[in-house]
Amino acid sequence: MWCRSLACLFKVPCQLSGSARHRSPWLPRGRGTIPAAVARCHHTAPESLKCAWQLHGDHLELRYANTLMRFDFVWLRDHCRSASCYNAKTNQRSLDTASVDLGIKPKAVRVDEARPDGHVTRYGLEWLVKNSYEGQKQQVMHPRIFWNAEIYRQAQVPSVDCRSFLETDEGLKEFLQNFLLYGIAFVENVAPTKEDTEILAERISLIRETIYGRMWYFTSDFSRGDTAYTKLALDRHTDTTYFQEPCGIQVFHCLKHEGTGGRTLLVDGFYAAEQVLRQAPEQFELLTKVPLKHEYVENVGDCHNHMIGVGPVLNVYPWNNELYLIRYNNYDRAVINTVPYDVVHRWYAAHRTLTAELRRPENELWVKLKPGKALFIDNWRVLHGREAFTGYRQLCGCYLTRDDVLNTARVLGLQA
Ligand SMILES: C[N+](C)(C)CCCC[C@H](N)C(=O)O
Ligand SMILES: O=C(O)CCC(=O)C(=O)O
Ligand SMILES: [Fe+2]
Repeated sequence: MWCRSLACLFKVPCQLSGSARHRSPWLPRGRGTIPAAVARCHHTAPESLKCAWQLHGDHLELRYANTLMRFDFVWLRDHCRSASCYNAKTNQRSLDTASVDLGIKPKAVRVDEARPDGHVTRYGLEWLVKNSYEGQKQQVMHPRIFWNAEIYRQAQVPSVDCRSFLETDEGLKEFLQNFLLYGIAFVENVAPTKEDTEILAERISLIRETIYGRMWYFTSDFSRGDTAYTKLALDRHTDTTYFQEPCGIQVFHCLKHEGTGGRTLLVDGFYAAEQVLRQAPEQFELLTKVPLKHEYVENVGDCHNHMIGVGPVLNVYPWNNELYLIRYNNYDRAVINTVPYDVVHRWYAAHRTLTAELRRPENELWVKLKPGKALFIDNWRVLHGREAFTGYRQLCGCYLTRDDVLNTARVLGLQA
């Protein structure tokens, strides 16, 4: 109904690309245009959709849909969607932003009742709310359900059947929706081979090849210089913390286990971090600010590797404080030499608070992986570990590139 738009008239020097198109169909002092300085308008619309704006010296203030927004003039010019500034076929900017005068200012502003008709620096009001800083601040990028063992069990998240996952969009979508909400998801009735696990992985993403290979197979033979290749217990952790960009998703499929123990532990790192934020916001903040190194040094057989990744334990989007990555691996954490002594002490206290939350028994979800049931873990969110075991145990799996999993989800219409 209220597809109104805001139009800004910029005086663009003629030598700029597409400048002529920026001569608006309405002229600065023409009829129907409110001179910029007086700038204010109201319409008979539902209260929440009333629009008011004011042009200040260095920004435009707009109130719409219960949101007070402030727009920088260069930002406005930069986001012009006219044909000469933006290619709607490729969804790419054509405007050379570096050629915009940093002192640019609209000569006039007005609100139109019509839909944007593809010319001038005109923005749908809904588009502005959605894309303004203030609008983004009110939203989450990734809708999620943080969980402890009880919450996860109560939710009774179903495993998706392998055939439906591979052959139908609905099956795939259901799987991805579970994965996005909880950071873990299972596929059932998978043939227990490495090849079949690879087919699953390729359904949602590209496989991320690493120093461990593309599809890996592992057992307790210490073929690599890492505790994963033993029978020992592994406390909760995320993997590849020693990469500048830790692997996004980890896939596990247990192909065989003749013995005892070996259950898998899963803990929602964001649930734990959220508890830290509630109890001790200053500790949460420290964990988001202090950069640390994680390191993988391997010299076993022919394998010689030295990886270093740098970043804080908790990573949040700065505009809304939303968590997007937890880097937590006490085995692989390197010498701390990036933090002065007084900060380091406070950091240890904060790390302790987080660890206590991660270790609460009620936050632990224990599952026994069995042949046929593949587990996908969001390695940026959910920590995994394992119980010590006896006997022969063989796991296969791979890492996935995160962007490509999210890409698949978005193409299916999910918010990711
Ligand atoms: C999964 N796979 C067995 C291939 C590798 C294990 C890597 C273990 C390493 N400590 C880390 O946490 O990153
Ligand atoms: O053996 C397991 O269940 C998991 C080991 C592990 O943490 C890993 O491979 O990343
Ligand atoms: Fe691991």
